[in-house]
Amino acid sequence: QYPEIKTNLDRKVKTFLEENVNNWRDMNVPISDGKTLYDIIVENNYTKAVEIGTSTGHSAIWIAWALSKTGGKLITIEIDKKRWLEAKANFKKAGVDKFIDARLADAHDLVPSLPGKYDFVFSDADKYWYKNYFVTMDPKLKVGGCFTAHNTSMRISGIREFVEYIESLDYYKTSYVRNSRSGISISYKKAEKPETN
Ligand SMILES: C[S@@+](CC[C@H](N)C(=O)[O-])C[C@H]1O[C@@H](n2cnc3c(N)ncnc32)[C@H](O)[C@@H]1O
Repeated sequence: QYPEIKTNLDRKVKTFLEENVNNWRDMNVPISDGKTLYDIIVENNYTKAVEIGTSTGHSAIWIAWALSKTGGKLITIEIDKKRWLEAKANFKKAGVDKFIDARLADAHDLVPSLPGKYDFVFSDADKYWYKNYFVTMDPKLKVGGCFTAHNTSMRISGIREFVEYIESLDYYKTSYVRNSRSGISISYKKAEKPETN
């Protein structure tokens, strides 16, 4: 599941992830989903990433590991102070802290104020706000960029509206990760939003 180990940093991150494989208890993504995010970033050479919903930092470590390859940086947002502090400690231990700007904030307020542009987004916070996060990030996402969201297999209100919305957009190409239990949507931005009359 792990990427090929080529550098000291790779060794440090992998060791941290292996040592903590059974310690993720705060709604964190499984390893396979982390690796999916890693692959998308490295394959597309993305450098400006945003994560909504850090928790204790498992997915952010995978994203930051990928950004260590591309020369990029992640802004990740968490509302819960205890989780945010734990995530920051984990980033240091994993050796990826210099690739992460971890913000303690309500993403409802912070996401609209983020200055653009970005090329990768992972949405994994409050499900009922998913569509709003997408609508807010869309103008800040570069063409060729990618908006991913977790738990899209959950047929609950919020997720349902988000999924229906992204699938209705011709200027995005959306697919779903098959090997993910929770479901991850992957939406590539093909063009800017068309002007409406
Ligand atoms: C599913 S967990 C994220 C897991 C994380 N992505 C991982 O895989 O390690 C969702 C997190 O979003 C946070 N959250 C919920 N609503 C939020 C909001 N409005 N702003 C910022 N964070 C929020 C929760 O406190 C929780 O820690």
